Amino acid sequence: MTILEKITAYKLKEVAAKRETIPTRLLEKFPLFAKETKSLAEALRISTTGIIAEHKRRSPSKSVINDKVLLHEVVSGYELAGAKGISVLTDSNFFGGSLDDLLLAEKTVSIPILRKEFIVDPYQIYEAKAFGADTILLIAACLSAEELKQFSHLAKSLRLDVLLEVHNLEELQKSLLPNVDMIGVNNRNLKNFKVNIETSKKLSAEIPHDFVKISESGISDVETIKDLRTYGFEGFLIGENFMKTENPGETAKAFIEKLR
Ligand SMILES: O=P(O)(O)OC[C@@H](O)[C@@H](O)c1c[nH]c2ccccc12
Repeated sequence: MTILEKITAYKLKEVAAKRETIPTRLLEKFPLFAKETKSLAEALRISTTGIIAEHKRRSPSKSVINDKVLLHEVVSGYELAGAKGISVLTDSNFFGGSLDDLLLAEKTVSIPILRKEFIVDPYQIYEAKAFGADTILLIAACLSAEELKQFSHLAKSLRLDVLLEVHNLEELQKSLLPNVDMIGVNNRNLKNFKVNIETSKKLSAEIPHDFVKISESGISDVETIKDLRTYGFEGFLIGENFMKTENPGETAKAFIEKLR
């Protein structure tokens, strides 16, 4: 079983249990459900830097990245640094995150927030909205073409932006859907965790211009970003490179300054 299969199986069970505690119709009554969302895609289109900074305590590939810093300090630091969006891991079992992290991030910053989660059920899209997300992630490797279509449609009907993550051409081909705002190329292979920036470059030409192109994972220097821009990328998702330092906000600030 690959790690991705393990995570999806776990998620399906997790969702079934959660639905028992808080049914969807209750999620719809959460105050944040009525919040006006902010578009990450729009923010990236008009940005000259395009950094989406991620809060990530740990990961299956690297175990602990940073469990000492406080979420509100990290995300407010990111916002001050000039990030155009914040990504918050909400999975607890593999990444040490939670929906409380999402809530707290929503309270702390005013830039768009991405719920970083392995979405396998529409319930998690309602949950994202109820806990303050502006954007959701859909991972092509976890979902069928039909699910991608249904889930992206649901997200848009809730006024959430959709970032669809792909890792190869086959996944990309099933992802070019009308309700998708952004296509993210994950440079990390979720099956073996190997990172290769060439993945973004190779797939870039196959992504139509109406999608905002985002390069995800393994980005640790500004030169890489300058290079990726020539391939049409407008968004860059960075986690570990910031989170592994003592002060992720300060690290992001120095990084973004070099991009201006
Ligand atoms: O920490 P990195 O290498 O900068 O990567 C960030 C982000 O791209 C990565 O966390 C990620 C990309 N896709 C995901 C899907 C689920 C969980 C995590 C991810």
